[in-house]
Amino acid sequence: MKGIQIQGVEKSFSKRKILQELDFTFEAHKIYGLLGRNGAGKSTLLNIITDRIFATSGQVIVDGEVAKNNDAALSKIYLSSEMNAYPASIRLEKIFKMTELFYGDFDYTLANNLAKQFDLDLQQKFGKLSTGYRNIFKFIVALGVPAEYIFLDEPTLGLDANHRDLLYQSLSTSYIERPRTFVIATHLIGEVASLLERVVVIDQGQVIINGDLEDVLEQSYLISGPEKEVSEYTKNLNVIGKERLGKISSYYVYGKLDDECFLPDVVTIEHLDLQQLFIHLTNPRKEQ
Ligand SMILES: Nc1ncnc2c1ncn2[C@@H]1O[C@H](COP(=O)(O)OP(=O)(O)OP(=O)(O)O)[C@@H](O)[C@H]1O
Repeated sequence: MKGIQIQGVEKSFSKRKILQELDFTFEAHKIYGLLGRNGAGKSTLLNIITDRIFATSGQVIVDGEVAKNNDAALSKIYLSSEMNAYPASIRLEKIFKMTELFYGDFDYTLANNLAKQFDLDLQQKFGKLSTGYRNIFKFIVALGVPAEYIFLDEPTLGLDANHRDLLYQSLSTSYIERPRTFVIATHLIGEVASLLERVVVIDQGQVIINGDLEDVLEQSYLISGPEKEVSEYTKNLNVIGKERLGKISSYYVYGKLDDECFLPDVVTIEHLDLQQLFIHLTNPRKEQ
């Protein structure tokens, strides 16, 4: 089976459980957003998938093969993260060559084009790059490797708005030209949302959403109006948050609406965007 299956993966550091029995699949040829609040366990999960750290229990299956200690399976995965630190004195061009030694056929044409677009001089040494350019460079490397599953852990850290825009466009173009799986762990939900096909949200060590972005947003609602009518209309719904401004109450709902329930004229229903949904799903203070 194509894709990366996470089977019963748990991770504890000392006695603290960070990930609790995760069971889900990253399907092949999709762009995923991996979302979670600070400390939710996103990087931990990515490090387990790529065998950089071990799960306390469970396993990762890549295209039907157990990934642990399996070079063939692991060569299909590439993780670009804070941990990819190259020696300071190495020139960027040389890093492309080093990457090719590990991963095979590096896409020099794409990497050179991207370097031009980002105005990055490949004769420079890695240690001389600014924080933003280090991350731009790592992104270019990630797009150049032939791996089928590319994990990008906060790829836009330190990038200015123009460069973030260029990064999203480059990723989208590269994906169209050579479909593969991208998993982007990011906090810039509003910016990345238009790129995503699927979304995985981790909260309190568990996957609380895993679905097509369109389907997820289709069942995310903001229901507003006078408190009495709104609370009556939503009484059987999955309310994930509430706000009150003067006489208007706003209830955030995730899930199906009740078609049988009468909708008073004074109550309005709108869809949420991904960032609003995320904030309310992962906010421990549900009522304000
Ligand atoms: N090597 C480690 N030893 C002990 N605790 C760790 C270790 N690595 C991560 N943790 C803890 O695991 C939790 C999850 O960390 P992780 O970096 O995976 O979260 P994250 O979702 O990527 O967060 P952020 O968005 O803030 O980068 C945090 O509480 C972190 O302190």
